Amino acid sequence: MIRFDNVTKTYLRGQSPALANLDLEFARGEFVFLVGASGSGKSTLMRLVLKETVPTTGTVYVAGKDLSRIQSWRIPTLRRDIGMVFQDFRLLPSKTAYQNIEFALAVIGTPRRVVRKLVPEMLEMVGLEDKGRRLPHELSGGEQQRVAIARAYVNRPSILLADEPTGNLDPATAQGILDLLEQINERGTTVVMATHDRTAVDRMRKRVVELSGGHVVRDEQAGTYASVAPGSVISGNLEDGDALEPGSHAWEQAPADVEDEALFDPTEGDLLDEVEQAFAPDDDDPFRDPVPGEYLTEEDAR
Ligand SMILES: Nc1ncnc2c1ncn2[C@@H]1O[C@H](COP(=O)(O)OP(=O)(O)OP(=O)(O)O)[C@@H](O)[C@H]1O
Repeated sequence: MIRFDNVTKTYLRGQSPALANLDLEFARGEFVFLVGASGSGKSTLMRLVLKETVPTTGTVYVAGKDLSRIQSWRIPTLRRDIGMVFQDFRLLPSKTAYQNIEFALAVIGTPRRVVRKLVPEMLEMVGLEDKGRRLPHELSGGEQQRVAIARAYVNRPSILLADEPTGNLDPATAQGILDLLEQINERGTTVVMATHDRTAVDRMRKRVVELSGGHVVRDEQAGTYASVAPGSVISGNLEDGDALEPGSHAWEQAPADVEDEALFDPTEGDLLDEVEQAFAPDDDDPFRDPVPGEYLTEEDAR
């Protein structure tokens, strides 16, 4: 699903690499924790998957595609199949919970009838069916993260990248978020989560990949947070020089396949047909050309 083939990423000349000679593979359907001290390269790894930054040397493959061979105008199409969740939620502040989720569907021209069906289903999945009308500031941190997860998942991405999604939450709330990510993973989405949350990693017993200085120093199935050096937990932000473009995140670009079972009630055959039609033509190819008019403006989406 995701493969790094001898990948080195050096942001600035003379600086030591953020990732060095990385050989790593995440299989379809895996749940992987990325751990490691601040600055060890976790966010860089995720940004490479989204093609928000490019390797200095080496090759990144997503769904069998060499990302270096994808032309820039096709990148939004790549990102449609990758959901992204952040520590700071990144909801649209002037839109309600419902509208934040709706937006991810509307930007790819999903029919209104389908949107009206899917958004309430998503709100229900994340346990916020009665809070769809709330603005982000009227929700708790945990609730905002649930909306962000619903938005990242509503288009059924093959991959969900979560960068410290529980970093701003108390342990009980964090647990709820992890349960949700596990549920999404059980429905077939590959989940890669960068975290400093020792409790979560130790409890969930998933694959653990530990980075140190841009190298993989540990890769364990059913691993623990264990060997991360005490005192290394500092939440970091991206530095200048390679800033993210506004509108470059997967959820802003909007998503993906809906052909497999998961969230959809198998009895809802007509709805599934309609969803599939909405994403036609040739939706099998995640890097297909955008269809004219495929991307609606935010105004259209209302
Ligand atoms: N845009 C950038 N320009 C220059 N250097 C950068 C940039 N982004 C990251 N780095 C450097 O690359 C290294 C890896 O950073 P990265 O953000 O991937 O680490 P991280 O493991 O995600 O850290 P944290 O846990 O604090 O989020 C660090 O030394 C960092 O300073």
